[in-house]
Amino acid sequence: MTLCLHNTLTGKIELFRPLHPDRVSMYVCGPTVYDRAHLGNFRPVVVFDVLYRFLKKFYDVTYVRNITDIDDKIINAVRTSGKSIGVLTEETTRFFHEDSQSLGALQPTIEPRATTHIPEMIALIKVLFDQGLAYEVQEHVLFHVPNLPSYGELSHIRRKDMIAGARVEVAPYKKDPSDFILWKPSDETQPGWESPWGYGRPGWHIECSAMSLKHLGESFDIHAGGQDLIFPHHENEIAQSTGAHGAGTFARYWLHNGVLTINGEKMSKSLGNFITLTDLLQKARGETIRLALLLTHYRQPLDLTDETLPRARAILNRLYGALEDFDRHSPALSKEIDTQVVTALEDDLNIPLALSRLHSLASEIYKLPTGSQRSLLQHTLWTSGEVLGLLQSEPQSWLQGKESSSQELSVEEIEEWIDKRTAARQAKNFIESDRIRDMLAAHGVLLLDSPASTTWRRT
Ligand SMILES: Nc1ncnc2c1ncn2[C@@H]1O[C@H](COP(=O)(O)OP(=O)(O)OP(=O)(O)O)[C@@H](O)[C@H]1O
Ligand SMILES: [Zn+2]
Repeated sequence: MTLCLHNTLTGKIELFRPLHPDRVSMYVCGPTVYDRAHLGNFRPVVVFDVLYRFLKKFYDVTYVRNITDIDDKIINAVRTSGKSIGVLTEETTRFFHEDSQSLGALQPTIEPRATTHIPEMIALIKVLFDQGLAYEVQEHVLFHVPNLPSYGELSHIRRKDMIAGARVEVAPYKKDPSDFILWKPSDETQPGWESPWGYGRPGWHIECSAMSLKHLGESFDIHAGGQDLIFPHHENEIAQSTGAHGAGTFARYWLHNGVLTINGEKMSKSLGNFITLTDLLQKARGETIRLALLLTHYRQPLDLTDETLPRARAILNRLYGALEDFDRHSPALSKEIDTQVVTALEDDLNIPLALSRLHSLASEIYKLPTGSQRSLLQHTLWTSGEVLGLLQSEPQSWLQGKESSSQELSVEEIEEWIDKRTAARQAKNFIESDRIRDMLAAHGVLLLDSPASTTWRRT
């Protein structure tokens, strides 16, 4: 395979060559488990699930995604929820697993939890002391950034600008404003572990450096996460890991998904503009939401609007419609993924292009009568859908299944859309008018055109 991936480290699309010809190691930063994850948190889950599925077709893949179960956000949530940290993190982890499963995401090969890797973190911090990169002050251990000249190679932010841009007040004990925490003290009300620097807990960044080292070694192939993690989290991970093991170690390809925005603003817990998956699953099936997260190229921002889910639903209806008479148990005529789908994914995971190829395959299937040619294409559509984590439900049950959002469009909304469609038709913008018709159909609203007017009924 000739997979090309955009590497944040170089800012270029590069040919992917794993360290071992037949194995790939990949680490994705996982959730901090203190609350229900929001839809934005699932963009990396779904995007890198496609990467995992695709790589698995060609390589033996070890996919590690951590669970951050010790963090100040968790400690604060424990205080407000009244639950113990164990109960809170376990419950949140379970929700995360359920939600990921409903989006059709495969379980990673290994899912390490931070709290079971404290000795590894302590050992790594000791190495940083040996390398002259860490210091202890007022029970805190900090990484001394000026001692690592390569710092900033991922985010390409100059140290001067980082300091100027720092929003938080710089703690007085820091030797340099850009130094960051490796270990900090805990009081008796906070979770903590004994360490050479007293009773305390790790900083967030050291968690990922220690867990990736334990499960993937000093050097591995891919490290991924959301773009919001490039600085400081990933920059600091690089500083710790290369600081301990030498330049040229650690992750070789850095992949970052664009953020999910809502009305142009990053969806995030701190801004309060988030939608949980649980809420969204009341309106749409997991597969529809999965597709909605894949409709935009993974590096671009993805803006969630009222049209996103209906559009995803209409696409799935069309694709499943082409599989309506498909017998997945029939002797396989083809187990191959469509070559154009492979080519699209090889091009920095161009999932929207792969989807448009699935659309064309469906169009060809619709034109064919029952027979071996039709079955062959249906097989190709089905196996190609699988690499995107789509089209694996029974087509009949998908097509008969209802999504409750069809109830959601009010009469006023429907009429507003019909007016927009009429205007589009008058402007001869048939792409737009068809899109509105398909979107309404996905909402269970059927349009009936007559020369004089358009009427509608719910299906
Ligand atoms: N709006 C978003 N769009 C895409 N990815 C996101 C978004 N928000 C978070 N992520 C990603 O989700 C993963 C988990 O992030 P993290 O646990 O830091 O989120 P969080 O604690 O919910 O923070 P917040 O919601 O305040 O950003 C990371 O890979 C992060 O990049
Ligand atoms: Zn991380």
